[in-house]
Amino acid sequence: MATEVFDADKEQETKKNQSRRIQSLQKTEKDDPEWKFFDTARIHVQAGDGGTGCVAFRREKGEARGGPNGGRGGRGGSLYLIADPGLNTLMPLRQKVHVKARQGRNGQGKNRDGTSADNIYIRVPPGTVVRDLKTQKVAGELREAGQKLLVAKGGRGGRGNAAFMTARRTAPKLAERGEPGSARWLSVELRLLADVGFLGMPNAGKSTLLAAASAARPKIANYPFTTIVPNLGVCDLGQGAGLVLCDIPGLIEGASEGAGMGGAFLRHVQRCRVLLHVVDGTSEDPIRDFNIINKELQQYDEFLAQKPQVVVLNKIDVPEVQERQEELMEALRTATGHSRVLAISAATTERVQELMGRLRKFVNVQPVPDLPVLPEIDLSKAGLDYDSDDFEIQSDPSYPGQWRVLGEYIEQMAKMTHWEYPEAVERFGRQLEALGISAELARRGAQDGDLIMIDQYDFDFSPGMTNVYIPPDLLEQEEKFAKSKTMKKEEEENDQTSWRPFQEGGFLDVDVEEFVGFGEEDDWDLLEDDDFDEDGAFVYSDDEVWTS
Ligand SMILES: Nc1nc2c(ncn2[C@@H]2O[C@H](COP(=O)(O)OP(=O)(O)OP(=O)(O)O)[C@@H](O)[C@H]2O)c(=O)[nH]1
Ligand SMILES: [Mg+2]
Repeated sequence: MATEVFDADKEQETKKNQSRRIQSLQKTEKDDPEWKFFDTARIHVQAGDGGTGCVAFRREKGEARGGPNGGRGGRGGSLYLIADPGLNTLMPLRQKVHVKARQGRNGQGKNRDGTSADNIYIRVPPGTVVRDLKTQKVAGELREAGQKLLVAKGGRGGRGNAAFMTARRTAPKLAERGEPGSARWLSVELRLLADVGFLGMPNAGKSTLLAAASAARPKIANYPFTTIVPNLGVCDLGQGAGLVLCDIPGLIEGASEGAGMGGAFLRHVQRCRVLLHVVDGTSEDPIRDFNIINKELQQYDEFLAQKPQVVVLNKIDVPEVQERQEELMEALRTATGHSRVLAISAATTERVQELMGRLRKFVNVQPVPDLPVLPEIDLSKAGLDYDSDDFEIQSDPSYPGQWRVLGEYIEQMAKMTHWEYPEAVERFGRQLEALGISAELARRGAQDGDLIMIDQYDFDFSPGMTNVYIPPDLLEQEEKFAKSKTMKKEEEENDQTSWRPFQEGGFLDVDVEEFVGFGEEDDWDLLEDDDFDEDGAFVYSDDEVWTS
């Protein structure tokens, strides 16, 4: 079947593509010794950034600047893997390594929020296990058709200035940038889906049995470890009934300690419902072989060792084996503790069909195995979702006066800050205080004017004050603007725009009173060039409708 697909592809491919593909396959094989045995792929997923929040103001008759109405940026696209039974290899993933979702659109004036970007779904065959490449931790497994796994979360859109409106601060000139989308390398692996996994000593006749029972043509030779790639074969039992067989190579003495190749393969047969243990009747001591393999299995993987086994004594066409067949069968039944023992000859196919029929029935009554629970990590979180606002402060004695602050939350906040808006900078300063970073820096001996580095941003340390990086002319403007607004003194004193860490509900939940006075109906407008005449004077247009 695999060859058919390959031939069809081949016709369509240009020679150039073909050689490129072969080259890349060769490269992958070399880079990753596991590749040639399993279907694996590495992909880089990059979710879209959130759109930027907008700073805009309403137009008001007789006054150039009305209330803030900058909308929120849209959410960036997320990336999912989705199980599609129509696929049976990870080949497509190896051809497109980088997958990227789009950014959310920016917010606009008139409280128009930017549209969110579409999510992207990457199709993978059922049985695909997803790991974070860096940590090799399992993020999840896609088993059933349509099952989805979020692997990179799109960034949240930044809030527009309308969201920062308070009773006192009626004209906030700040907005957030969108949250950057998550990005990571994934290692994706397809677990083989077989009903029956073969195991046994090298040379026991596993490959011969696979060939006898199915159309698979594995390598067969009279020396140990002929099979180094797991071979799958389907035994056709007629009327649509089939049995998927897997010839597992390399389960040998020492495999659980890493000798041979046993260790690397076995996790791929964890889904087999039944193990078929092939015992070589021509071996000096078949019972000893049988016990060695089971001991190996036990040490390697208890989960596999608990699977029900069917045991066959192979090579009964050989006269010496025939001679002691009864004795060996009896000993095997004793060793196994059950009666699922059969004598066959893979070479002459004697009783192979009977074996397959029995296996089919036996497999049918086995429950679909629950795979062992692998330790899972959660890839569905964006930076701001992490429960921890922990931070770490690093300093190097050879660079006095320089401090690096590390922390998922504060770094993400730094990325979302619009540094060109002084108020946004000020807000970031308050976050440093709220998280206790300023206090901790002071405690560690940071002095006024020290260099503080967060992510790619540098600041001067100025505890209790807003950032000194604000250009003085901007500060002046700010001050004038603030003074021009009539402000109640007590309100001014209460000016503690409380910032709470996100997990306490601070990021998204905007105090209701911050929206006071602005309904859904937007009867204001942004100023545009044609709102002014040649002399720059404001022109009223007729179609302006006032409702309040
Ligand atoms: N006479 C006889 N020889 C057999 C029988 N089954 C397998 N053989 C021979 O035993 C040798 C090993 O067979 P394979 O099928 O390659 O054994 P294997 O278990 O796959 O061995 P590895 O892949 O090395 O682990 C070959 O020479 C086969 O021809 C059998 O039923 N009777
Ligand atoms: Mg073999």
